[in-house]
Amino acid sequence: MSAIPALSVSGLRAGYGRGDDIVRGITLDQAPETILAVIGPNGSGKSSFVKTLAGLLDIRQGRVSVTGTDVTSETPARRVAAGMAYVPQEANVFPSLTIGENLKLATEFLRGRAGVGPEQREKVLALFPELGARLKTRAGDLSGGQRQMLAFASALLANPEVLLLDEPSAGLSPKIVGQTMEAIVRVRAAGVTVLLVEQNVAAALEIADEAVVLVAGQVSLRDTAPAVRAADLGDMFFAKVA
Ligand SMILES: Nc1ncnc2c1ncn2[C@@H]1O[C@H](COP(=O)(O)OP(=O)(O)OP(=O)(O)O)[C@@H](O)[C@H]1O
Repeated sequence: MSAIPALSVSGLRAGYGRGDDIVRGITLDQAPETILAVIGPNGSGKSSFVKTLAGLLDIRQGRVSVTGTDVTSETPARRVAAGMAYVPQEANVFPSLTIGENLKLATEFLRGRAGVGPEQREKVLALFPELGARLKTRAGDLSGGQRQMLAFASALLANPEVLLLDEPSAGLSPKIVGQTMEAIVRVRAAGVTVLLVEQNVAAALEIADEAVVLVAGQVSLRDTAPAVRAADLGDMFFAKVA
């Protein structure tokens, strides 16, 4: 691994309200410009983990850093300013606004973040040419796959080091899942580090460099994507955890 991980998480614990911890002591480093897939059974805490990284769930214990900057106590907005962008699973675009308006709004609150502006907009539109051709189309009129591209593009306008994606394939047809995964590969090629939470294990492992398997809020396996593909995930996904 190069000197500074793009994302560094240590001893992370988080939960909802007064409930038990859902994220139960996650530690991991992610090298720059890689795709790390986060997979695991339903309810294992994948979405909660990524929400905690984005600052939407209070950290009870542990630390999170982005390219060496500690963001543990930062608000979600300041995490974006520090280089971490997040695409939630749902409600990730404004359906009544056009593509152009969505992209404009995405940068509205980003003044001060280096590398945000017309040049970044050009770079992002070059990654998603189908968006640039349809700037006046309402986001609500886009297909599921196109909407996902718009959500990625909006997040990338912040010029992030790390892009957090929560189940981008949810609800998409197999063909569109493939196109979405290809788009994620283009994002990595553009120099962005991607943490990809996915239910679609096969699709995620196809494009990931490494993967972690979360079970009951803990890392039960961390390895290269091919090694995780070869592992007996059934045992891990369905084992009873105390
Ligand atoms: N808003 C919430 N309030 C309280 N508990 C929640 C909330 N959201 C999730 N949980 C609980 O946290 C646990 C983990 O859920 P989470 O959605 O993070 O898992 P997941 O691995 O992403 O699951 P899935 O693959 O089904 O989306 C579950 O027990 C769930 O009931």
